[in-house]
Amino acid sequence: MNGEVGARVEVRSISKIFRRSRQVTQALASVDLCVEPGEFICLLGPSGCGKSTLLHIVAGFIAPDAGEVRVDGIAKTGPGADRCMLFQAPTLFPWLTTIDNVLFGLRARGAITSESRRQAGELLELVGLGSFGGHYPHQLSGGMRHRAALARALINRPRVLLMDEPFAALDAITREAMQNFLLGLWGRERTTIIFVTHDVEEAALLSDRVCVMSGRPGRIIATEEIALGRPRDEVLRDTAEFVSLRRKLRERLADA
Ligand SMILES: Nc1ncnc2c1ncn2[C@@H]1O[C@H](COP(=O)(O)OP(=O)(O)OP(=O)(O)O)[C@@H](O)[C@H]1O
Repeated sequence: MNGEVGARVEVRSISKIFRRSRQVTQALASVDLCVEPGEFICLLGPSGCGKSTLLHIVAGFIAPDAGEVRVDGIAKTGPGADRCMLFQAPTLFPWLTTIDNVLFGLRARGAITSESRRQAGELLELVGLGSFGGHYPHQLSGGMRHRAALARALINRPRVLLMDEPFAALDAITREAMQNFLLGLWGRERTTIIFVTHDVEEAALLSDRVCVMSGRPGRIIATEEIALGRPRDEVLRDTAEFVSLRRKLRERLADA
């Protein structure tokens, strides 16, 4: 779709402290991370270790207290269409049809062209919702809503996708279908993906590299290259290699 591979993302010495009245929470302490163009990495860590905070900082939604984020070498201090974030709950506007949800960002930025509707239709085809453009979100299943949210993100032609436990609320079958769908899409587009998950198996199944974060304040304490071939299907999950990798990641997480 966009002809470009994903961007390089560098996180340099990022620290973040939240202050609410007298309560001070150090969420992140000097986090360093470099994600190569087109790489798929997972951030794995205990609850509350700052994974979402880190993703929000990369997205430019919140500012760090120290450190910086660079995308293709350019320092970023706010949100931009080069980075797109997807959340656990797909945030579609209930009063807009699926295609108008997809077009929302372009419309809001005044970037609609005569081509936009066709482009949105193509994206809906890509995510398997070609005949659902006129449906409203409540007329879609959970997985379909996720795919619609993905199409809405992709219309901005992001070079980096930031995914915050996007499939955690889905049932096992829909979740697996969405994981396969995402891998297929990533295989074609080679967008850089930073994916937050609690789930060791999901991390091993999806990513090129898993970065394990410590408990709060979060920092990256281990990096595991996932040297498994692709596609990673049902058969792979039962191999000794996969089982041992899963065990290793569990141990790393337990140490966190
Ligand atoms: N806006 C905020 N104001 C105050 N504290 C915050 C804010 N956002 C996050 N925190 C705190 O920062 C810490 C890290 O939160 P964060 O949501 O990044 O963790 P997480 O690893 O994504 O957690 P989980 O896996 O449970 O979703 C937590 O202690 C949280 O309470």
